[in-house]
Amino acid sequence: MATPAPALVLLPEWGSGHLMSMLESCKRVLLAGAGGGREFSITLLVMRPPTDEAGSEVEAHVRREAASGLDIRFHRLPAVDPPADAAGVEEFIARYIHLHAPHVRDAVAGMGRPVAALVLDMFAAPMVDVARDLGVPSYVFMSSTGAMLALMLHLPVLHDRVAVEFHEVDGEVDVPGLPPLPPASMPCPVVDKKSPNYTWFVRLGDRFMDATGIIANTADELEPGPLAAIADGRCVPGRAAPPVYPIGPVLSLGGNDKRDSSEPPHEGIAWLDGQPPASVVFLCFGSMGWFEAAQVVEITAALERSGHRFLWVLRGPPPAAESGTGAPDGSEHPTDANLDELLPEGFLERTKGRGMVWPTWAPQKEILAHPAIGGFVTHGGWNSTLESLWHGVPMAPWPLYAEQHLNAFELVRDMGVAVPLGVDRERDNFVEAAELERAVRSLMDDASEEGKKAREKAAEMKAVCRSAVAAGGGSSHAALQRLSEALHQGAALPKK
Ligand SMILES: COc1cc(-c2[o+]c3cc(O)cc([O-])c3cc2O[C@@H]2O[C@H](CO)[C@H](O)[C@H](O)[C@H]2O)cc(OC)c1O
Ligand SMILES: O=c1ccn([C@@H]2O[C@H](COP(=O)(O)OP(=O)(O)O)[C@@H](O)[C@H]2O)c(=O)[nH]1
Repeated sequence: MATPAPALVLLPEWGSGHLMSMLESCKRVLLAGAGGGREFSITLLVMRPPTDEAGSEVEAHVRREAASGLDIRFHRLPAVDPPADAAGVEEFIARYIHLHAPHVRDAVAGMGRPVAALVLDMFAAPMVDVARDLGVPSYVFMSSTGAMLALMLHLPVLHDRVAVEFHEVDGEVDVPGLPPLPPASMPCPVVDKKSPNYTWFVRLGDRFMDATGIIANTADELEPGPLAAIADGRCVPGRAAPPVYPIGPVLSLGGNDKRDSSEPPHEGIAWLDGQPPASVVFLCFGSMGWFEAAQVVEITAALERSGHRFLWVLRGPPPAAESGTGAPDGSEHPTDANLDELLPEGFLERTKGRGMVWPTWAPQKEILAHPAIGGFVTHGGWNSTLESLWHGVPMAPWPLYAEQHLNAFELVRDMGVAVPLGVDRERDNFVEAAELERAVRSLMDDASEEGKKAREKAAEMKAVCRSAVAAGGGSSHAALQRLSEALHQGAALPKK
């Protein structure tokens, strides 16, 4: 009897950005291996998400993927009780995932076939121990930037070197491979060293070092500085980091934005069809972004005064925002906006014809692909960023949560694909109307030198993204081949 194809056993965090980006990346491994005589199968370990809303989203992904025709199996892990005393979101996610360790162990041990990799979400990195005990390779999947990866690997070093809070540092923070980093650009989980979130991030970064490899949704040419710093051993002096396989950009599907060609276009797309090329600024803030009424007023003033055409995805507060009882994993999603309540009187009439406000989930990937889009005001989530770069759209990043302040810094200062937007981090990332108006003009005005540079760089990155994944010479394609070979070589039957 033929030996079954070695399994990639996936343990994603339940958030769509994490789960779909890991799954799409591993599907590429599956397809690349099949072309090179290296067959793999995928088994996705499904944790019961801590909220019903996340549970429904995961189930929708499972249903769709089960019907994809690829060799993807789903293994539901027994439910565990969420930690009741977690003080922060990242702590909650990491601890909740870690409580599944015995079940992950049992699932991998019982695979009944060689295991090529236990592929771990960044929050699941401590489970490299489970893989080691079973004698199978472990790979961390980094759904964020190479810069965030360099920072996380370097964090245990920074922890020993910098005794004070980062905002108390005199000057900038040195992260290998990045320009000197202003403390205000540090990611949310590390801004308060007394918080268990920080302690967890130091621990996660440390455990990344014990993985067999790291799969990253980025490309060598997109982030040469951080990726070279990791490969050269500059993040953890004296210790070689695991090999990093930058196989991106992998744009994950996942939202309900895949339209059948027989369906009529989305209203936003139909509206864009009537606009001149590169004339519309698109504003959209990820799966969790929303604004208080006072901020909405500033945005309306900026858009009115800028004179530019716009397509704005405006969401309302999540249901728990009023009561202050958010989801423990931080994944509370915004509601559909009540435009009559949120927008100042007369705004829609005054901007009629040149602007559209969309109050619910929008088909972002399709919008960014539209020739009428000339710029993107984005929260700077990494998936949104990759989608923007894939279509060569320059950005103005407005970071709101997670690692987005670091992403904004990298997009403006390192990659040069974005114009800066002054965000007041002390005031819940508030942006004044005048500042947003300035940034929108800079992004969209033909005469703006700053915007011209960002537009040129974004166009360059569009070409870079596409050639990176191209067969026959693309750097990400080559990384995928190296990864496939390493997985094939390393596959082992789990020890019992
Ligand atoms: C990447 O670094 C961080 C990511 C997160 C984080 O956590 C999270 C938890 C959930 O339960 C659901 C989510 O959707 C979710 C999303 C999320 O961050 C987003 O991840 C994307 C990658 O898939 C992308 O990097 C976006 O920029 C993120 O916004 C949280 C965190 O600390 C708070 C991180 O440092
Ligand atoms: O109205 C929306 C808002 C978001 N997205 C998609 O949701 C994902 C957001 O991921 P990202 O990493 O940018 O940010 P997160 O939401 O995880 O913070 C991207 O694929 C977007 O295209 C979308 O399609 N429509």
